Amino acid sequence: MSERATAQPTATERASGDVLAVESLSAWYGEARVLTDVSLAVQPGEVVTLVGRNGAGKTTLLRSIMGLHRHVEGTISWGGRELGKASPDARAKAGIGWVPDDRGIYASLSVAENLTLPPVVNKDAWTLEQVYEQFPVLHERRDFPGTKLSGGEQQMLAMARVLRMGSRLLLLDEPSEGLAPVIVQRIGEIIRQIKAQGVAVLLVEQNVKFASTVADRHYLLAQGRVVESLDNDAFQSRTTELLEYLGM
Ligand SMILES: Nc1ncnc2c1ncn2[C@@H]1O[C@H](COP(=O)(O)OP(=O)(O)OP(=O)(O)O)[C@@H](O)[C@H]1O
Repeated sequence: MSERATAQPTATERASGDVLAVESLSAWYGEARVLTDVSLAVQPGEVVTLVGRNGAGKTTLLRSIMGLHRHVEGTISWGGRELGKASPDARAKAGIGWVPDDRGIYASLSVAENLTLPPVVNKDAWTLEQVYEQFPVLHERRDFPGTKLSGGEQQMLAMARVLRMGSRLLLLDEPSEGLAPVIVQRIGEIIRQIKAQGVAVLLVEQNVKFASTVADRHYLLAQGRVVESLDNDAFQSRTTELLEYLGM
């Protein structure tokens, strides 16, 4: 898709919906294989988590979907198009939003600049007014530099930025990490709201209690492989057993 990555989707591609499909994905760092034959799908309006202990390959999987990790085999398609060698920028323009675990805020830019710098890629994108309405704290701090924000504010800014771009798939890497319970609760509300708007969310989360309050389905990852895929009800009824199995 590389040369068409920024073009508007065709009617056929629209009909296939904003579905993420990963098929038989393997990934390496040098000679070391860290993902093996991973297949998964995320539908529009679905929140799906990747659960696994440290080093299981969750971040590498998100980075591969975003095109940030290139040493891969297998296919990743989005909205009916295979992403192939499309650059991270082309993937962002195609509607994939990356919220890294370090939040990726431009420290020297203000909150407002962080929000408005990336291009709007979708006509359904949140307007700046909508962002400020949903995240009043970002409005209050709109002239503050990124460095002056708390962890929770940075997380909200990172999420708000991709919503303002109009991303239709959010790749969230540990959004609750290091945040106070009240902020985690707010992040959960935002995820549910995003879901209600038909956006797909692929969520890496160590906080499984939080994950099970927002997710529809889960993929369990161990040593780079999907070892089980289950819906949230099944996950909740077997959480202790599953976490023990994963060594978490
Ligand atoms: N830049 C790198 N170079 C070499 N190996 C790496 C690199 N980044 C990650 N790895 C290895 O790849 C494997 C998967 O790492 P990854 O970060 O994807 O796991 P994870 O499940 O996200 O864990 P964590 O929650 O600790 O980030 C681990 O064995 C890790 O040591």
